[in-house]
Amino acid sequence: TRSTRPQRMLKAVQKNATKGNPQSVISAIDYFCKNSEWAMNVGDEKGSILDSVVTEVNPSTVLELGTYCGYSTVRIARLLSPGTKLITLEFNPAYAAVARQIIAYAGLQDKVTLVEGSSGEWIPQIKERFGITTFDFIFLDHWKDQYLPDIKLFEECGLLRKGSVLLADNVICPGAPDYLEYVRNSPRYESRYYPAHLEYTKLEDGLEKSVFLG
Ligand SMILES: O=C(NC/C=C/[C@H]1O[C@@H](n2cnc(C(F)(F)F)c2)[C@H](O)[C@@H]1O)c1cc([N+](=O)[O-])cc(O)c1O
Ligand SMILES: [Mg+2]
Repeated sequence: TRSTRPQRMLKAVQKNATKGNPQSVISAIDYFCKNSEWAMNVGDEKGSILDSVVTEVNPSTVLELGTYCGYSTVRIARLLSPGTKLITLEFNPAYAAVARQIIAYAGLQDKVTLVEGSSGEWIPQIKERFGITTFDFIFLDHWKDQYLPDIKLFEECGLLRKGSVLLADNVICPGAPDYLEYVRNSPRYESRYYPAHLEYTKLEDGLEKSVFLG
């Protein structure tokens, strides 16, 4: 039967990247998406903004919602301090299977815990299951209608502390209008928009960085 796009992306990584070299994995995926098949990775332009925020925060605890094929997981994990791990949540088992292989190809498997399931199921369990009190950095890149309910769940579960940084992809395209309205109008967040473009296109998109004020 016909392969899936994530499987073809994995093949491109195995063919064109160097094992254990995260940058070559990132470049191989971007090349595949620019020259073969578009895919919903954060991409190189927004990815550079992601890199700069991760570097600035230098987080000890990291959560990503929406692993997909692991592109942003690799981008984040390659920048973490030694001994720091990130938790990434993925709902689709087929995507998770590809992501595990891409993360391993980059040599970053020891810095990543990939959890399969839904945010509603897992966010309330994170403290007890992973021994985490609060997150320093959260990257939201999953279903856009889930951004708002999930940030509220982070608050309810006490997973944010004064200074926790949330970075959300696609706040323009496809858009997360209810999330944007919430973080921009809530007195509990200091929010800033980073303009860019939808990955591998000229369409407008951007990232919203929101700092929890406690
Ligand atoms: O729809 C988009 N992204 C949706 C991304 C969804 C991904 O997040 C996973 N997930 C769902 N729940 C969880 C969690 F974590 F809750 F468990 C994880 C889904 O299985 C999927 O792999 C998208 C679309 C476009 N576009 O241009 O159409 C561009 C983009 O950058 C995008 O991210
Ligand atoms: Mg996205």
